[in-house]
Amino acid sequence: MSLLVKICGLSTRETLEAALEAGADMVGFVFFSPSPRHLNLETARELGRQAKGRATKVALTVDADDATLENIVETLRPDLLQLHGNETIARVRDIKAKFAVPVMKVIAVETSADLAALPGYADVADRILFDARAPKGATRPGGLGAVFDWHVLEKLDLQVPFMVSGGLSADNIAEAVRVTRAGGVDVSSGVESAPGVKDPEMIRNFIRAARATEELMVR
Ligand SMILES: O=C(O)c1ccccc1NCC(=O)[C@H](O)[C@H](O)COP(=O)(O)O
Repeated sequence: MSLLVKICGLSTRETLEAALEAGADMVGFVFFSPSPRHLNLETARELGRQAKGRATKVALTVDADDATLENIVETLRPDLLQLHGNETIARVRDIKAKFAVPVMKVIAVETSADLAALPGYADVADRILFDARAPKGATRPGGLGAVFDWHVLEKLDLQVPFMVSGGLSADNIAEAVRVTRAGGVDVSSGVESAPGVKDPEMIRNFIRAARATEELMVR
């Protein structure tokens, strides 16, 4: 069984190339101005052309309005919209209908109570991404390098594909996949030398560790 690998928060040609050459299945681009990984539309257009046809292009937004999503869809031409805010089930359905791009809804996890709305989101989203819930007062809802208790997902029976993220690195990816049985992994901080500064060697190591984990996966 293959394990999808997403490298998120890419913002330069060099590090995007490193992720593509290392075999990332998905490359994530952040459109959230408080983030050190935030992309302007012109850079997004450039990186989108570089990644076209080589990996799934993921546009990450947080409670974005239609005009913002329209601009992102026009310039990046994403293959997947990652909704990382408090988007309701109705808003997810609305975005899918308006933009005709598959949607991955992020569920912020701290305790099992955070899974209560999951069935409704699984009905409308194409994919689910589980991420660590950001602490109160955080400047952003993700990309914080924090893990959550993966055992919360241990008994999950989800009818849509799901990925796990939050504080992943080459060192803990095997355990995260063993416990959650996720079909994909997503990383940002764990492949950076500093917030927003992706490290090509760390990217390569993470993807190598993910491929090694694939070998251990028994479905
Ligand atoms: O990466 C960001 O700066 C970011 C900003 C606002 C919302 C979400 C953000 N990242 C979302 C991602 O998909 C990250 O890859 C995910 O949260 C895992 O991040 P990390 O724990 O740093 O690996």
